Amino acid sequence: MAGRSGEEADAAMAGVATGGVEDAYGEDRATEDQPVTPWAVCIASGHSLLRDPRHNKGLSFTEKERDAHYLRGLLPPAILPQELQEKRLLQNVRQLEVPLQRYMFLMDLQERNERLFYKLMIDNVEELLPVVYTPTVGEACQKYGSIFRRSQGLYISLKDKGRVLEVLRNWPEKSIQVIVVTDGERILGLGDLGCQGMGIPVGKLALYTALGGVRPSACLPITIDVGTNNEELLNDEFYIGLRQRRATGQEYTELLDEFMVAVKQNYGQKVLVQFEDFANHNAFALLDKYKATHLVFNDDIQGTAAVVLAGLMAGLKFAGGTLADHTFLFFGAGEAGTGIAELVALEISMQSKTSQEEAHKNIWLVDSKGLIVSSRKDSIQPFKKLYAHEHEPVKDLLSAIKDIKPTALIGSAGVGQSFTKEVIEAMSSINKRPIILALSNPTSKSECTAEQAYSWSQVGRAIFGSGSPFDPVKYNEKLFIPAQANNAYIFPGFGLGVVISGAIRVKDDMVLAAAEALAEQVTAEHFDKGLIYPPFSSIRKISTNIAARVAAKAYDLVPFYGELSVDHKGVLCKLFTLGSKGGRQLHQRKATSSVVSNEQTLILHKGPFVAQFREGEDRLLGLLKYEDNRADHSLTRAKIGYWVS
Ligand SMILES: NC(=O)C1=CN([C@@H]2O[C@H](COP(=O)(O)OP(=O)(O)OC[C@H]3O[C@@H](n4cnc5c(N)ncnc54)[C@H](OP(=O)(O)O)[C@@H]3O)[C@@H](O)[C@H]2O)C=CC1
Ligand SMILES: CC(=O)C(=O)O
Ligand SMILES: [Mg+2]
Repeated sequence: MAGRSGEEADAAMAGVATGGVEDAYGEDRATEDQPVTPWAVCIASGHSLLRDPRHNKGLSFTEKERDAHYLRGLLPPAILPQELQEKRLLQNVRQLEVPLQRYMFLMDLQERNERLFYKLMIDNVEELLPVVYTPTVGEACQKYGSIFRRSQGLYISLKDKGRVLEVLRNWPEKSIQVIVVTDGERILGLGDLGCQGMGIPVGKLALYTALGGVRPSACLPITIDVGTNNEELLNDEFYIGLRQRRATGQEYTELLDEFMVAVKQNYGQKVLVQFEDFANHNAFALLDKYKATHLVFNDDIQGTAAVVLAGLMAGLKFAGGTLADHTFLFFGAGEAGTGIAELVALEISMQSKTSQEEAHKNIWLVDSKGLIVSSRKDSIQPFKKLYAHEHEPVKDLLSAIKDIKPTALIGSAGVGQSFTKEVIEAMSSINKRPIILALSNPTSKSECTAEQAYSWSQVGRAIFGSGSPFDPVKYNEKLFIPAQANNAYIFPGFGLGVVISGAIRVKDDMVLAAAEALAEQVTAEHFDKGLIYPPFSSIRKISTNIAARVAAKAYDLVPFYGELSVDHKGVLCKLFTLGSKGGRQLHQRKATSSVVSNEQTLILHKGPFVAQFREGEDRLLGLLKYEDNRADHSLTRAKIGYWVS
């Protein structure tokens, strides 16, 4: 070891190669000049390297790399730069006319050459998003068993009860930052697809990387298989999941609980768990239960809420008025519908300084049994009760529109073609610019098409957005570009912001911050074209701005940054807010023994002491265990770690 720097020696001891630039994940340390040597780190070489999607570069391996990694002869002699490979692949995808074939082509590429897959996605996001994501991913999930090739993601089934941690440890990557998990019970608007819902976490996480820039190795797609009630799948010989009806009650709860505990145990408290496409009878309860103990986010409830609120805010920015001037009618009162309603009410109450109850008065919901009114209060799920206003029972949407006279109609019932000509005409007779959002996915479940929204609202008066994409529509010589109101605008940037901030809880204010950041990126030029979101072509920039805002908000919400100074006179404790605007000092305390302050519950025990700070019940506590072993008691400082009780 003579002649080595301490750092090199440490690296050698840890079994990693020196040289090159090591990134935050401990990957990418090698350079072309200083390749990782097989005896320093166990990496694939030769034939195995070509089969390893994370490192395979296909024909782009240089001469030097081919020598260093034992690839000579395993590849044809030509060296193609990545750009040329990308061009070739794009031509290949375009030749495939069947969307499902395109999906399979792209999934194969992801499993073969991950970097090339993401380069292709990033450079052609508007064209390829509908393949990897809605609508095609819906069909892929329906046929997942038949098209199954190489397994993607991690499956945790009822059979793994008692061994979930063990299963998690089989996943090859250790530095996980985002998990997207489903139990497959409400896949888009297609219902219960059981274990075949895996296409959704895989697709969402592909977007985390392509749209948000989170590294693929930090993303973990998980499907929890508790069975399925889908008879067709249970009778399908190619079905990939447990062939049993769904577990419910205690059996379900215990598996989910074991999973959530294992996630924290294996990856720590800073891993973001995104719940996706759970049925609403579990989704609300899971979010409610784990938001107090884990870093969790429900994309269907919170992500959708943020994207719709952003669209509304952007629309108002150009059309004038405030949210409180509007009357909202939701067709569909589940995760998406009530999630949006709640966030809109929160924003209204903040803008107009009224209570949320007051804000709820302008929000009406329709579910499968009709308008939600006070006489139904005893028979509806808790998340609908806030909207059960005084009104006669109304059975159908058209009558509800005529009665309520909404300015905005927001569909998330998963019922295709439910915004009929009469519905859109009624909205247009009440409003000069009716807001019509057809959020249901995939395209077959969309409440109406873009063309219908524009043509039935005469001279294209509708401000329209849809969950799945529609092509631009030419109407009366004017080109309308329909907005895609999809949570894909939010979750990649939101998740990135959460993980870079090191937050350990998701707060509503962070979701609001994401919505504001998205809305701010809509320009008058976009709005003139009919868009209430900026185009997906700039999604990387959009996501970055959202992430920055969310991370800043996370810091704003952390109440304390603490500094302890110890000298012979005693202990000086200073508390600061950590806000993005530089923070301000909250407290300065001198103590020689325990201190308790009621203003902000500051507890300071002496030697070796613990400082503990609390602000409100669900807020952060700062905790420091300090071992004072310095004889002279000269000034010693320490930062306080964060933790939530
Ligand atoms: N664009 C986007 O970003 C997103 C889109 N979505 C889409 O929204 C749809 C719904 O998702 P989600 O809210 O999670 O699902 P839920 O199952 O939680 O909610 C569906 C709601 O629709 C109601 N409904 C069902 N049938 C009818 C009907 N015939 N008439 C009126 N209401 C009806 C249900 O009524 P009841 O309560 O009585 O059963 C329920 O309130 C899906 O298609 C999904 O793909 C979801 C998330 C994001
Ligand atoms: C977009 C989405 O999350 C959904 O349709 O469920
Ligand atoms: Mg979803």
